[in-house]
Amino acid sequence: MSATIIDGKAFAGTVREKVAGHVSRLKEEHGITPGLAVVLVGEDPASQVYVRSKGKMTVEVGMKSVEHKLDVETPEAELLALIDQLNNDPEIHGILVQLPLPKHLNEDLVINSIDPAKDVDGFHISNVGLLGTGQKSMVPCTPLGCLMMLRDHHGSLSGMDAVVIGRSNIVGKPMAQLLLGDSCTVTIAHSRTKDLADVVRRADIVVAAVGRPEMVPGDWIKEGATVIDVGINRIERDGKNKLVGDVDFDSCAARAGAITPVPGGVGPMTIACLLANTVTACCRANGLAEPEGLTA
Ligand SMILES: Nc1nc2c(c(=O)[nH]1)N[C@@H](CN(C=O)c1ccc(C(=O)N[C@@H](CCC(=O)O)C(=O)O)cc1)CN2
Repeated sequence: MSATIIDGKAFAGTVREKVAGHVSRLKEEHGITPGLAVVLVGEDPASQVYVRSKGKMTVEVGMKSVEHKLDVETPEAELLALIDQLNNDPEIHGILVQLPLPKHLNEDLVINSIDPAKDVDGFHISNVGLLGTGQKSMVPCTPLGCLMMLRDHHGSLSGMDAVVIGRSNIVGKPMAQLLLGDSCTVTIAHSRTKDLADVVRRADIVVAAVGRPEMVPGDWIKEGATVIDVGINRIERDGKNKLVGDVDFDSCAARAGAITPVPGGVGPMTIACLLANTVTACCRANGLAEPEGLTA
C-alpha cells in the first residue's frame, strides 16, 4: 500500500482563507476586528520563530496582532499583571502565552490566569473541563488541527479504533477527548503501556505525540490505517540537521492508508487553528454566530 500524504500545509492554507473570510465579514457587517495577543517570555529560538509566524499570519488574515516580548527573568507578578491587562482589553479576543515558559514561572498558574473566554490555546482548566464533558469550549490548536484533517480525510470517524500515543495535557489528552467526541473507541498509550506494538496494530487511527524521534516503526501500523504524526524533533543525520516526526515516515507510509509528513503536516495546522480559535472567541464575545467548520 502506498499512503495518501495528508498535506497539512495546504489544508492550513484553506483554513486561513476561511478565517480571513470571517474576519472581513466581522469588519464589514459589525465593525469588529478580532485581536490576538501573544506573550513570549525569554528567547527560546524555536519559540521566537513560532511567535513571529503567529504574528505574521494574524495580520495576513486581517486581524489585529499584539506581541509582548518579555525578558527571560521577568517576575511572575509582572507576567500576571500583563495577562490581567489583556483580559480587560476589549480589543483583545484571544490571549496566548507561548510555551515552554522559563523554569521560575508556574505554568499552571499563568495559564489559569487567562480569561477562559480569551484562552485561544484551550489550556485553561475551565476549557479542559468543558471539553472533557463534551461542552462548548476553546479547543487546543494542535489536536483541533489533527481532528480537522481526520474529518476531511474520512468524513465520519464513528466506530473507528484510535490510539493516541502520548498523554500530555496539550496534545494527548485533548486529542483523545476529541476522538471520543467523534465516537471513536479510544486508547491512550504511554511510556508504561504494555505491548505497545500490539496496541498500535489494532488501530484504524494512530496519533503519535510522544516527542521521541521516529519511535513508531512501520510494522506497528495496521494495513490502511491513518497515521497522524504530531512530533517535531530536530536530529542530526549524516552530518546534517533534520526535522523528523515521532513515526518512521518511510516504513509507516508503506503500510498506512494515509499519513501526515513532518514538516508540512500537523505543525502548520497549529497556527491555522489558533487563528480559527481567535475568530471563534471574538464571535462568542460579541454574541454572534460562530464560524462553521472552524471548531470541534
Ligand atoms: N502556547 C503554546 N505553546 C506551544 C504550542 C501551542 O500550541 N501553544 N505548540 C508548540 C509550538 N507551536 C506553536 O506554538 C508550533 C509548532 C510547530 C509549528 C510548525 O508549523 N512546524 C513546522 C516546522 C517548523 C520548523 O521548521 O521548525 C511543520 O511541522 O511543518 C507551528 C507551531 C509548542 N508551544
